[in-house]
Amino acid sequence: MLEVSGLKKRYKEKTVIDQLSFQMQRGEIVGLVGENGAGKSTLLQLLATIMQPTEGDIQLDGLSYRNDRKKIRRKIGYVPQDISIWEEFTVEENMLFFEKLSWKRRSKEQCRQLCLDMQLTHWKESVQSLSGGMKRKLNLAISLLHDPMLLLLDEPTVGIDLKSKTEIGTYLHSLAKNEGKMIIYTSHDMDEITHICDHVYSIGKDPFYTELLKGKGVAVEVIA
Ligand SMILES: Nc1ncnc2c1ncn2[C@@H]1O[C@H](COP(=O)(O)OP(=O)(O)OP(=O)(O)O)[C@@H](O)[C@H]1O
Repeated sequence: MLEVSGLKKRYKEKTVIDQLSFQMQRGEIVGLVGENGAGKSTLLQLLATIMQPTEGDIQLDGLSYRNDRKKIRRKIGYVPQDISIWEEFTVEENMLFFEKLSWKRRSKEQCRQLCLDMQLTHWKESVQSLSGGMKRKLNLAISLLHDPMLLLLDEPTVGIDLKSKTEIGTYLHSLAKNEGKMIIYTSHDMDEITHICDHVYSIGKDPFYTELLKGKGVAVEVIA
């Protein structure tokens, strides 16, 4: 279970997140919406332990972010907006390189299977020659090497075609429902959010996305 209580983040004089609270259970997918600059990436970075909150606490599986950061990091997979993989390496070389840095040992076959599970079949191809969708899949596969319980994805489907989007969505759904992972992801694609997520949370002051989704009959909770 993930519990976020009274979270606040201030950059110098600017308060980006204020009094944000929510809970989620294993097996759930949460979609995070809000206008540009609403604080979605900031929230994911706080949840990924990359930044410290100004106030408030987060607990994952009974562990507090204040006291157990090292243990918590082993349970988190984080994919930032920018793709961060070795362009000049093949898919195989990337997977084997990041496996060496991972908390958990995986065989070459297991690494390959992780890619195949999301229809990433270009094992021997250089990343440079892959489409944007394939690169995003590889980034996602790398984040799963240590079998995290909480997966934080910052716009994982931005700029990719509908087929790859659908494959990633189907895969995320199976990760949550079959493996009990908790997934939080941001997107500006409201159809995708509506289709994949169990809950949609809106942050920021602009009611645009909240109204848009309510108009489609989707329940949205404003959390900050
Ligand atoms: N390291 C930082 N220092 C100062 N201000 C920051 C920092 N990171 C983000 N901000 C500011 O905090 C606000 C929220 O940024 P954030 O990237 O979290 O928003 P976002 O909702 O993810 O936006 P987008 O949809 O454009 O990705 C913005 O006004 C941004 O300029």
